[in-house]
Amino acid sequence: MSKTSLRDCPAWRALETHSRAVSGLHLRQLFAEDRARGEHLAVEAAGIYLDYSKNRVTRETLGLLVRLAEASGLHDRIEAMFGGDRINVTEDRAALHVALRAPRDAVIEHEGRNVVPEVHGVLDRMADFAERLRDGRWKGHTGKRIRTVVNIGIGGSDLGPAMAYEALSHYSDRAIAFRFVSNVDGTDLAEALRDLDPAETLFIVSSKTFTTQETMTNAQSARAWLLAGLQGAEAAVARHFVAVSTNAEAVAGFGIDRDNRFGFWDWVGGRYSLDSAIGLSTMIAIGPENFRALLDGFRQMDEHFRSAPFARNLPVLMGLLALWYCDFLGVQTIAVLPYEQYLKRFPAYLQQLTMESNGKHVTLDGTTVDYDTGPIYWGEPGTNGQHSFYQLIHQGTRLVPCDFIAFARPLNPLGRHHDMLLANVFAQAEALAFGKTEEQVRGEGTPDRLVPHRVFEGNRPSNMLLLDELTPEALGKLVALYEHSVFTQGAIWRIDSFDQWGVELGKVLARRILPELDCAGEPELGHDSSTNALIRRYRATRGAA
Ligand SMILES: O=P(O)(O)OC[C@H]1O[C@H](O)[C@H](O)[C@@H](O)[C@@H]1O
Repeated sequence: MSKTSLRDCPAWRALETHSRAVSGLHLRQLFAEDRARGEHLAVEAAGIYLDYSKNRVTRETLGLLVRLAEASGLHDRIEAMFGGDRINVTEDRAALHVALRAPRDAVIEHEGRNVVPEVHGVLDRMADFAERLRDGRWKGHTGKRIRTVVNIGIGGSDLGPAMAYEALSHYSDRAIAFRFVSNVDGTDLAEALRDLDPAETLFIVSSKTFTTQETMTNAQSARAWLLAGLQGAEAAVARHFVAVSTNAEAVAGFGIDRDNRFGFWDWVGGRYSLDSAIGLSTMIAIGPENFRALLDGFRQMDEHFRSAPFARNLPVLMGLLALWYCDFLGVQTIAVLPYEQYLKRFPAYLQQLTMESNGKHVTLDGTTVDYDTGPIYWGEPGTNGQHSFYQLIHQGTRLVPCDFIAFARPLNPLGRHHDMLLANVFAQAEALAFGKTEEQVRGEGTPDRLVPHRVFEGNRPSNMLLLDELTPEALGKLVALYEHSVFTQGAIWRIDSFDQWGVELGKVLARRILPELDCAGEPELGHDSSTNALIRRYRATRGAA
């Protein structure tokens, strides 16, 4: 990797100059100059139609961005990822999640060994377990069928399963209910268990490391709840607890049968693990066949990402556009707005994927960056957001590029609901891009004093992702699309998109503070006066209750 700053790279400099030249351009003008812009700046691949014409770009911008990707060695970085190289340099690990969705006969080597047979070995065990649970062959300790599955996990061991369960609940036969517990706040577990019968409940303890404080605490409390409900029968644990983890020893230490552990590998990052055994709850909900369709969707996007020329490559284009706004147009945030109720947890899932991956301030060799990385991703499903925060996107002082996600066919056809939904998403993108001029507002007979308030300056960018229908396969494609968009951005920024050192310090300090909450003496001198005062106040208030 080159030692010179990315900002000194000719392609970056060219983009800087170019960004000044295009800063005065309006989407109205760009569309007027190219009557078919909406068709020219659109690409369809792997069943996803991406209309990126409503972005503040010209053909020159796109050419320069592609040049930047090429100059940044993106091709080689992609090959390094697919080749199992240790691209997660700070943890000295590969990031080989693409192997999780490889077909049975594929060969993907890690440290000289083909990992695909192992991946399918675990998938087959998951499928067998899921089927037994779904058809009632798997019984609880007292001989009853399992009616509720509770996934206990946090971060990547929660957000993926929780999002995928919601996203694909149309494909679940609903014979088994699902709950997801992540927060160490006791309310999360208490509310999840409130109306459950321990004899009919199965816990999946999902944790890559099996050391995460929140998950281990919730798992221990769940175990105590189960034993209390089943008259302390220790043997019940084997029928009511399974684990998904890379840490076989810790799983055994918890008392979970080794046959009930579904493993994965250190080359799967937490936020890239939804398609590993971490997806066990998803597989139980939708069945193994649908889960395999989900994996196939991922695989189709992987192949597209690896083989398509950058200028027609969905994840590369989306990554480059995000980078363009972030580094050249001063954008801080990107909104993800799915017009599909089943995707209501998708923005939350993407927050970890995007921000834990690219929220970094040093390059792979430890140099502090002198450009912006990782924009903030956030969002809510449409149309709800329209009646809430869209005001700021339309008329505020900040530029917020939007990713709209919509499906042509509804899963729950109901009167004209779907036409209305789609009319709204198309209208939002149109309104953001073209706005409403002062002249138009006046032409409507608006009183003078209200004219400025009713003007929409427009020129607010968006992508439109249009898919046929929300199927397991489509979800796999969408997730992989964002995974590779994040990868594209990280590769150009030269950062490690696969580590997450930023979460460590808080964990360490919490471990130090926890015992201090219980002692009577002064809090440790090592804290600052604010932390000490908070500890004292907490002790006093808690004690007074
Ligand atoms: O799966 P686990 O080992 O329990 O980790 C759960 C989560 O916690 C960590 O602190 C990381 O921030 C996440 O990337 C990870 O997904």
